[in-house]
Amino acid sequence: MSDEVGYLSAARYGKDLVRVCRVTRQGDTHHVVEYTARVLLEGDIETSYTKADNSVVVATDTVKNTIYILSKTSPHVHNPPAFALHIALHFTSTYPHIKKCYVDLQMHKWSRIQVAGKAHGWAFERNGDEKGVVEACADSSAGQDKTTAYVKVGLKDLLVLKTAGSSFTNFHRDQYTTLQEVDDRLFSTSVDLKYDVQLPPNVPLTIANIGKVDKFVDFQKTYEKTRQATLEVFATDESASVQATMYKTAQRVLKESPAIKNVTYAYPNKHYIPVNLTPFKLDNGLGREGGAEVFHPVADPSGYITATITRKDSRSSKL
Ligand SMILES: O=c1[nH]c(=O)c2[nH]c(=O)[nH]c2[nH]1
Repeated sequence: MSDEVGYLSAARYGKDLVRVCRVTRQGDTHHVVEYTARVLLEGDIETSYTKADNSVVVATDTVKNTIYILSKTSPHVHNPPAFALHIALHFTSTYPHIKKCYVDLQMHKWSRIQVAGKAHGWAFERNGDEKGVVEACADSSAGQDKTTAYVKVGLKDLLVLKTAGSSFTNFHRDQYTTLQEVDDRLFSTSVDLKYDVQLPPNVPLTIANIGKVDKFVDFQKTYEKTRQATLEVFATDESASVQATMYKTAQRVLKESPAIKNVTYAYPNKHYIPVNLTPFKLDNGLGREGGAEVFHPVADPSGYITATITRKDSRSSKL
């Protein structure tokens, strides 16, 4: 009789924080992409936990090597969602007992340095903390030929600030409320967004078909349009609240990109508090049209506003 009192109800393993930078050279024009990757595997791996049976373990070191190898050999390495899908499908198609592969990529931005107004061919700068993010999963549990997948794409740590066009009034008031209404405030957040991509329904999910998947979705264009729409609505909306601006942003994103099924935003409300300068006989414009000029940026606490906005009817899209 076993004296075990617990059973293995979930198990997933792999390599995290694999950093890789890939350079592609076309004459004097070089392309660079830098990833931090996490790749986790699921499947018939139970005995590695319960019976110390390592024969079912694709070593995490092998997982790491594979990320380097695919960074060299994959035609999709410069297209993060397609590359993530390639990694995921590699593991589910190479190892019959590996049924699911979860890939998380963070992309660190390298932009070309402008020299005398011209983009340099092989010199780059890191501009800001912004990172692209991709989450992909391939699932061959129902059989290799019935492999399914999902791909989520987004960005995080994109800091934005506007100095007009933001108010916050008419909120609920009770005995716990001290916040004053403001019809003019600073609005700053760190954009965190992720959207679920609609993959083509009739294309079998194989490594050979990743090009077709990309043609259907257009990962790069969808990403650029979503990033631009997010920035434009942030800049131009007469914001009644973070919530209302977020919702408007998502409506535009879903309108512009039929391949997006839903989009999730998380906006920390990075508060900027006007400083009271009246003790120093200085007018900080408190309550005046046009607003204050000196603020105290508050690191914490911050508001934290999230929402997922889902397409009502996928039939209304091109899909
Ligand atoms: O846009 C905002 N939404 C809130 O929910 C909130 N709460 C708060 O104190 N300030 C703000 N601002």
